Amino acid sequence: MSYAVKEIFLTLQGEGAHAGRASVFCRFAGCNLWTGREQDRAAAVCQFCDTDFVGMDGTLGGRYTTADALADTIAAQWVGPNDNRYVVLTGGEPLLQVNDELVTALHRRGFEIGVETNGTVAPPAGIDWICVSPKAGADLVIRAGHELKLVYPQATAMPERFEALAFERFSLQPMDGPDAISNTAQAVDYCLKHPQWRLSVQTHKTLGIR
Ligand SMILES: C[S@@+](CC[C@H](N)C(=O)[O-])C[C@H]1O[C@@H](n2cnc3c(N)ncnc32)[C@H](O)[C@@H]1O
Ligand SMILES: Nc1nc2[nH]cc(C(=O)O)c2c(=O)[nH]1
Ligand code: SF4
Ligand SMILES: [Mg+2]
Repeated sequence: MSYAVKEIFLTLQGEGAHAGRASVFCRFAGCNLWTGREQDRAAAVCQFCDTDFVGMDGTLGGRYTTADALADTIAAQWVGPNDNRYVVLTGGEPLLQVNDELVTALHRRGFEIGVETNGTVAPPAGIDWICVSPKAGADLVIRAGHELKLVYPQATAMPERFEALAFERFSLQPMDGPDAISNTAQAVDYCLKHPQWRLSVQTHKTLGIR
């Protein structure tokens, strides 16, 4: 199995329960809910995506032919002491590509593994923090786990649909885009009235980091 990777970079996790944590991001190319082409956005299942995941042309992007080669490149980005190593596998949809071999290769190098997923594909075993972000119009396969991070608002995927699922953390993330200011105010109001949910702001965007 080879891996199509858009980009690999060291940054701070900007969102969700691990916000602020030094992390190597590995962004896989491709998604099952949108082609990534602007001309297809209006007809896509997921229409609000803020990410370029097309191709393998970003920093350290490319086709990695083995799990060890990919894990070596990820490990080479880490600049701190070797405890607390953390990698975030994202995309695109990472679970189209992440497999047992990659999980093993990253664990062997001392990484805790986080995944950002739309929840439509079953994960391999052993991932340390799965953050599921459900999309209206897509079947949710991962219905329990570590974190459910809902982009808000989505007309047919409102928080009430997910509040009884067995996740450890419930995060509500304002949808970025033309209505970001209003969406943020609505998300704040929802969290005040429903404290099961914690606000997740995309801190990397205001910090001006990747
Ligand atoms: C680009 S996605 C990649 C991982 C996976 N495909 C997913 O959707 O979870 C990473 C995170 O960004 C969130 N996201 C994407 N577009 C967003 C937007 N316009 N505003 C807020 N969050 C967004 C997703 O819901 C997800 O939690
Ligand atoms: N800093 C930073 N944090 C993030 N958390 C989730 C991201 C993603 O695109 O999956 C992301 C990202 O692209 N950058
Ligand atoms: S599922 Fe994730 S990567 Fe795919 S289009 Fe939606 S937000 Fe973007
Ligand atoms: Mg992002």
